[in-house]
Amino acid sequence: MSSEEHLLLSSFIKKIHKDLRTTAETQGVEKAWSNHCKNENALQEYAQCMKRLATEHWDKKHKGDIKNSRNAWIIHQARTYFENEIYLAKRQKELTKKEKNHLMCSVKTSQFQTPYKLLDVGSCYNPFKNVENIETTAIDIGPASSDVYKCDFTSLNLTDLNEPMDSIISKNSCPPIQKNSSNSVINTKSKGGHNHDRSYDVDETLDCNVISSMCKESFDIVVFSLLLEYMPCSKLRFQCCVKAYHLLKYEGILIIITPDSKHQTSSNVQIMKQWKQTLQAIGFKRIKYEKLTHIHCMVFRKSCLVNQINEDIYLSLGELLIPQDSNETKSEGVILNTPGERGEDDCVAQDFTSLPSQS
Ligand SMILES: C[S@@+](CC[C@H](N)C(=O)[O-])C[C@H]1O[C@@H](n2cnc3c(N)ncnc32)[C@H](O)[C@@H]1O
Repeated sequence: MSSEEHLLLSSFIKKIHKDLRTTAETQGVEKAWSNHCKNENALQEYAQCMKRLATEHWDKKHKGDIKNSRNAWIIHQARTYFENEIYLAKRQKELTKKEKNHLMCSVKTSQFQTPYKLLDVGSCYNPFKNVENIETTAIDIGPASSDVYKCDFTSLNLTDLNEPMDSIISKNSCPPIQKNSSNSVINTKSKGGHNHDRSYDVDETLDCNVISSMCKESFDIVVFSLLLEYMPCSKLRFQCCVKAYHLLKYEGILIIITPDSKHQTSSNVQIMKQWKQTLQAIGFKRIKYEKLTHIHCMVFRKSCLVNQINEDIYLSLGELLIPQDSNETKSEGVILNTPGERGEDDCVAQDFTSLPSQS
């Protein structure tokens, strides 16, 4: 991928994030989010840009490298958690301790069996679809491929019943990306055509299923990879974490990847500490934190069983802030390194937080 194309794609992505945050400030989060989710052309264009950037630029160089690829890190951590003897012994020990002390949490053991059930929220292009021993359900407000369910996680209904998935799925055809739109980053033409007026093909229409409800406690793993910073406010992020909590089985894990373009020493450590506290208040325990070059990678285990999570938790300490909440303008104008010189994590962080805005 040329650096020109890379710049174009990542600037578009960053602009969508920024516009959403600006609209949320002026119109209110609810209205801005609702309008955003209805803007099929923008969602589809974002999806194709993101897929292209991730698969052709970020993921290609570092496939399988757990120190440089967020997807490899995620799978490695999931396997380690469910299969590594040390983790298993640790979990068993904690369980016994809790039972002994009659803690407030009602303890019940859950059986994890392969294939592990993974929910990838904000999946975009379904990067975990062919992973051995993992059965992935991929959802996104703007799917980039037809094996991703169309779903807004913030308005997903949770059911108690063991309702079969099929009954809550309906068909949806995402509209084609608007041709010759003046704002369009992607030049559209019919698939396989010979007019080389764009750098890659996109599907003209995407036939994807829509999902509106899911059963509580039906997943072993929930993944939020570069999802939370898409949300224009802290409360929406908090609600997503609460939802993930309910969807996980007891002792299941929530894996969060979030970008940070600062260097290790001056990284947003305080912000990550705050996330840890908030998630702890929900009922998660952070069991792994790793700062790769420019992303924070975290694994949280569902460690308590609570029926209802009090919204007061959010009011008292529940902020899930990101640097862009406060320093939107500061991040503009940062000079971009040559994309070819950067590692994947570096690219991810730069593409999300430090690219000059197009506007
Ligand atoms: C930055 S992309 C990350 C894609 C992929 N997870 C990765 O790591 O490469 C964020 C994705 O989250 C999706 N998304 C944002 N909010 C969502 C929501 N409430 N429900 C479902 N998907 C959402 C966006 O459409 C977008 O595809």
